Amino acid sequence: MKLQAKICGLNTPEVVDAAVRGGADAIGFVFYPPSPRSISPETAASIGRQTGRATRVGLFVDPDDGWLDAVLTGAALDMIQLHGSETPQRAAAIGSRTGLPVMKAIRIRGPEDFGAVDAYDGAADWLLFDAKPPKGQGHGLPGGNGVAFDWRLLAGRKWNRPWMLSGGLDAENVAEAVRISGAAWVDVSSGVESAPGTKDPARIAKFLDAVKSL
Ligand SMILES: O=C(O)c1ccccc1N[C@@H]1O[C@H](COP(=O)(O)O)[C@@H](O)[C@H]1O
Repeated sequence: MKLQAKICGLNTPEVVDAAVRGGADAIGFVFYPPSPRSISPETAASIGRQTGRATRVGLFVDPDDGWLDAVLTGAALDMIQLHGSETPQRAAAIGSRTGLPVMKAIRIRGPEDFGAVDAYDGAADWLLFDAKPPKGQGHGLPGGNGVAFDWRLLAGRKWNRPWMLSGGLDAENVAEAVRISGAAWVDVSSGVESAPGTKDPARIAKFLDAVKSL
């Protein structure tokens, strides 16, 4: 199967258009107010009408039911991404409540961080491997920090659920990241920005060209 790409943190009609034109397979909307990429359900409803065949993914960090309901009442989503400290039980409960597939992000720094994965490989529908930023790096967010981990840690590992690779990807390193990790899906945010929260249509196009050439 061809490599698939999710572009996360889209927040204006122009950058959604760039992602759709470039052939993005999934588009992420951030519903986490501390993030510079966070948008309201109203904005997501509006720009979510331009996404074509791309899967619309809503990114949440330890959401309560009230916030999930508020977002889903306002905006149409196809998948939920959980990027906080949600337990396997909470991830499964969110899947039942929303009726949507759930992707659980697991933050990796070393081999010991894979110990938690099996518990989610069933409670969630998808897994997402992101970097746990080394201390002193990153913006204090639980993701979207533009920090990579050692992709060799993923090589040869198998799970029941499909999975995505994220963390510090960009047009220059995505081929190497996929070659080493064996990822079939990649997810990017910072690597297609000119500043945190400001997506760059040219960088989106370049990233998607790199992905689609593999
Ligand atoms: O993008 C954000 O602002 C964000 C906030 C909170 C949790 C996760 C977030 N983004 C996700 O982080 C990874 C890695 O992003 P990057 O390419 O290293 O910037 C990615 O899965 C985003 O969906």
